[in-house]
Amino acid sequence: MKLPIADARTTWRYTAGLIRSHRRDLTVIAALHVLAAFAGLVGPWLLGRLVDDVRDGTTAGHVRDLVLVAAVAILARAVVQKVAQQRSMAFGETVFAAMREEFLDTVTALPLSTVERAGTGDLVARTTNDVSKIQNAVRFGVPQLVVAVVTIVLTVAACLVLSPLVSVAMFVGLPLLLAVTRWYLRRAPAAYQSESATYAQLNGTVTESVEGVRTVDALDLGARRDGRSDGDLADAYAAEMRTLRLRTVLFPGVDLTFVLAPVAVLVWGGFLASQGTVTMGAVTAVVMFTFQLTGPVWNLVYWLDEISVSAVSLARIIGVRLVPPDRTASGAAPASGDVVARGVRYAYREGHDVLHGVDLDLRPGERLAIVGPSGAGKSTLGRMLAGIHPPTGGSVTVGGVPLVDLPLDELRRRVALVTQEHHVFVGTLADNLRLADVAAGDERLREALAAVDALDWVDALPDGLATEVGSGGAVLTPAQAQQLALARLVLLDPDVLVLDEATSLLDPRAARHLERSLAAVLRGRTVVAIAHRLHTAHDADRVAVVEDGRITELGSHDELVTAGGSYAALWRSWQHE
Ligand SMILES: Nc1ncnc2c1ncn2[C@@H]1O[C@H](COP(=O)(O)OP(=O)(O)OP(=O)(O)O)[C@@H](O)[C@H]1O
Repeated sequence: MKLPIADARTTWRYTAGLIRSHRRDLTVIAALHVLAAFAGLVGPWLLGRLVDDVRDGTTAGHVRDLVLVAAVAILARAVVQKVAQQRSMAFGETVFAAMREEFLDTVTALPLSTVERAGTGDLVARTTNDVSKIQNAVRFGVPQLVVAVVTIVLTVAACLVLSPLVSVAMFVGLPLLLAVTRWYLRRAPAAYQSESATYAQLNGTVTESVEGVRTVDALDLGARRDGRSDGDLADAYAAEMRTLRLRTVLFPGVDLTFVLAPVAVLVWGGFLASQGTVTMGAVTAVVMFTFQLTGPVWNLVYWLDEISVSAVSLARIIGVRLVPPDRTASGAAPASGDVVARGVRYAYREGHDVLHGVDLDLRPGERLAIVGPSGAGKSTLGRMLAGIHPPTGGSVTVGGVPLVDLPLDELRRRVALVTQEHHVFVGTLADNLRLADVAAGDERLREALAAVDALDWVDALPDGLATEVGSGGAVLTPAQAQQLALARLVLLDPDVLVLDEATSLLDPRAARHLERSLAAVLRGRTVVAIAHRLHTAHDADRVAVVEDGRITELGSHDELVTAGGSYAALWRSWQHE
């Protein structure tokens, strides 16, 4: 499954909304740029007058006055332009910061199932490549576009006021300019979209190789992974070449119009002046104006190109917002802490149920062990009981309210899933702990660490709780990382814990130590343990046997052994091992 990409209408609606919500800022910026553009018109206009006045005979004093006025206009333009640019930049930063925050909120609220199915590569590409493309467009593109449009409109208007007859020649390159830009803009979005997609693919492959580096090493997959990256690189190269070819038509085409326009004005204006129809001053001014148009027209084309590239990125970013939520908080409050599963079904792929209608009532405070053969659906059931995914059929409720109807923070205070995967985030130890409770003071953090027997090693670190950990920081052992995760659970304080392979990968010495830490966390809570060692089942209050997506036996260890079913067989064979 791929993450969605917004269509042109949705992207435009989003952009229009953005413009509307910043209407006032944009108006002020546009007004300042209009002022600067007006000041920019003064120079060529005065030059035209100067030519006519000199030809007609004038005084040195008059020339000096005109030059003085031109100098003041240039100075005024520089000042206004600086203010306008400062405001534009500040505006760009504000809009971009808001967009980035909104995007981050969207990404962190994505349903886990969507992230798992879509893979991380695409999401990483959207948060990096696409966001930086947008950043450029919002920071510089939008203000530059405003400047370009305002300057072009005012300059053309000034030419027409000065001499419509001479000015017609400046449009000689317009059909070519329009044709080339149109040709380009029609092809650009699709080409840039496929370019972005190839980068997402490359990102995915590289991320996967890095994340799975141990497997790559163990199975000697290096050459194969390299081959795959090479293939992705070749695709990205081909996509880059396609967009480059588009630009090799656009840029020379636009350049040609820039040469054509002033030459045409000069020839046509010269002819008219020789006939005495217009003055030399008017021709000079229009030629100057035409030259002056080159910069803004280039900017317009350049930023239209950049903006069409970033429109693709924007569509990919807005696309993330289109992922439907897998849960909606209904506002209902659970009447009790009882977790009940009724007729629970789940399919990772449509039509392929791995759970076929599971019923289970968790008794408050009990220890329930789930056992069964590999692939029977134990982990899937654990994820349902922890509200990680909404079931595709049936329901899991707490106090009568479906788990997926609870806001996430409330859900996590009710049920939490503990796996062997414990990511240590970049930041301090305290930051890592406060993920569970942002408001917790240092004393609470220390209590939580003490509860899981981790305070000693934390205190032995040079900076204690303020020690930087995660990638680039102090390296924690797997057992320490797991204790950190357990301390987070103490802070989170959920009523129900679902343990899935929580200690299975650790070496036995660490596991024993961790089991003590774990015991401290489990005290007073309802615990569902997906059991890989049967002694966990032996010590539990009840055991549920899952086979082929169904609970086939449920009862205490002794009851199930007496009943002589699958569990009894498992227990016997385990004892003989
Ligand atoms: N992310 C997934 N996408 C598709 N199928 C999956 C996914 N996770 C699990 N399955 C499939 O669902 C079925 C149940 O898997 P599950 O992991 O729940 O079983 P399990 O009893 O916990 O197995 P084990 O003891 O080996 O962990 C298996 O057939 C498995 O291949």
